[in-house]
Amino acid sequence: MDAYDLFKKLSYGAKFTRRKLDSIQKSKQETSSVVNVNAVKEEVSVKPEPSISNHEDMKKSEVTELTLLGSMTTEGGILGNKSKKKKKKLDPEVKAAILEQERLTQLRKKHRITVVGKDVPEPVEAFEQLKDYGISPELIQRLHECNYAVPTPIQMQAIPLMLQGRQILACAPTGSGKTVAFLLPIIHHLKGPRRKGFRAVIVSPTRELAKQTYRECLRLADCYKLKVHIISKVATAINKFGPDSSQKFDILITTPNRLVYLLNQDPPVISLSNVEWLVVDESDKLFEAGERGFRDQLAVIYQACNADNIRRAMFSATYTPVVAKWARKNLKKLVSITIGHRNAAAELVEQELLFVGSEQGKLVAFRNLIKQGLTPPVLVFVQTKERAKELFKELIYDGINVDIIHADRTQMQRDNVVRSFREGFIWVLICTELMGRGIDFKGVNLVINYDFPPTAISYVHRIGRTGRAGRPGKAITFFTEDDKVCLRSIVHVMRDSGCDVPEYLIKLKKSNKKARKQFAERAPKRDPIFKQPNFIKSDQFETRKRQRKNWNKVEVGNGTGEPVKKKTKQSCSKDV
Ligand SMILES: Nc1ncnc2c1ncn2[C@@H]1O[C@H](COP(=O)(O)OP(=O)(O)OP(=O)(O)O)[C@@H](O)[C@H]1O
Repeated sequence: MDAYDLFKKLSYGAKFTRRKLDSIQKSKQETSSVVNVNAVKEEVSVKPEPSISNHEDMKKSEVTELTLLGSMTTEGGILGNKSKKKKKKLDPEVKAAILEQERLTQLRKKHRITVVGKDVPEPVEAFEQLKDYGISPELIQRLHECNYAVPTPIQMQAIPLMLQGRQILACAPTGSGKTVAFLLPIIHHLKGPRRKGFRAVIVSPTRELAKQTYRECLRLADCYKLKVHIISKVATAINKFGPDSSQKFDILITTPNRLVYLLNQDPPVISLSNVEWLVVDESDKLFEAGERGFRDQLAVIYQACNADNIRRAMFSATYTPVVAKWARKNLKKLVSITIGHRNAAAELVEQELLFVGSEQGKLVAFRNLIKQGLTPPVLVFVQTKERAKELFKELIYDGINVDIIHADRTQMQRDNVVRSFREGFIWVLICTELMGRGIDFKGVNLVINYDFPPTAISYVHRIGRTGRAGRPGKAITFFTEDDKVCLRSIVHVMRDSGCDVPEYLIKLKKSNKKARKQFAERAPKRDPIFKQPNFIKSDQFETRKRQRKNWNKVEVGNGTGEPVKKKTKQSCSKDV
């Protein structure tokens, strides 16, 4: 027995700090070198004992092995090499289960799918695999006719889960195909018309998004002859529905305000008691409380969907703890799905921050971009409808096809603007937060955040209007001193999505929580978009002012030719 062995025996059970371990290790090395020297001298081969740290490593690897094998236990615990030799051969069934689990883990890793929940089915890599869930060949054919060749990652995992009737909370990047992910299982589930009244409800935060989902639903549900309805005017809905006439519909797509208005009539003009699936699209937005959110309305809708077999699914590109907490508490056997990193910007969007100095600097920067050559279609975000109108009045002189969309415009005007933009008649569309979420304009090349987004979440959604369905896009965000409160969080989103951000921006100090909250809730007061600069002579300025005044008299955003109507009291739209 050498000095080291003696020390080990004497110190059995004692705990050592790192420094002590190092010194023991050192002394052990010294001792073993003595042993080795002696061994060489005696020409006896001595197998070196594992060092303390090696022993620790070994322990660790065995623990890891135990964890990976899950419920399996090894006889005798951690016993080193001897026990390894004795270890029983794995039962072929257990071995197959382990290999299968490993395969699924690799598959999810490949598609950046993270799931939390029990008994989660395998992601499907081809729509044809959905036949195993009873999806009809016609529906699969329909998907192919819509040019959906293979499922996107969120579709791979969410569709089989919903087909099994599981409640889900899904978070997947903007433009990654969430709409099909919830429409397809619902359409399959409802099979065909039943005349039982609404059996599925999809709630969206804006009319534009509801309309878009409605169109997509019509496209897919066509082969099952399901009756899909969207509430566009509450007044007509009151006459149209009545408890009897709403029987003929199967799927309802709506904004929360409209639906709540109908539910709150005495007696209610719509019944949701047969609803089997409730989908909340842009769930984090609908869960927001206060003036801009819909939490209260959502509560009314939940209460109205009172069937025993009701199932709920929540989808968004962004995740907030409020929604997750609610879902965990209220949804039985919930499965959470996340694709990629939570709250990350879409990968195919090239992002740029541009310091423009002042409000006037924004207009100069915008005109510079036009000079350099903008490739339409372009979406320009401003913080209020007043500023949208102001910017519009400036840009109509610049010889580009520009229009605006905001909550003050009539539904018809809004529809016409959206259609004209989709068809390429409008090159630059000025919009408010109203268009920030969910809207799928194919091929938007550039998003300009003329006014800084109120939160990082809003930033992710706004710039997600480009870089959709595998196409690349670009986003430029103007900023001034007034925006420094929220700058840091957006810089971090950019950095996390791999964009080059100057070091000084990354090192920005965190602004205080109250200031951030205030910035998020109330847009900062800004100078007017156009102010007479010193270098413009006052007579020129007066001419411009007169021109702008005339535009006020004509029609703001005359892309549609429709007069602007005052909002009726009955209208349920939100002012954005
Ligand atoms: N499997 C698919 N293959 C190809 N394109 C698809 C597929 N699924 C959906 N798309 C297309 O991808 C685009 C974006 O889909 P969708 O609007 O559902 O995105 P999203 O994830 O809901 O985005 P957002 O978070 O912005 O609302 C749409 O144009 C849609 O037609």
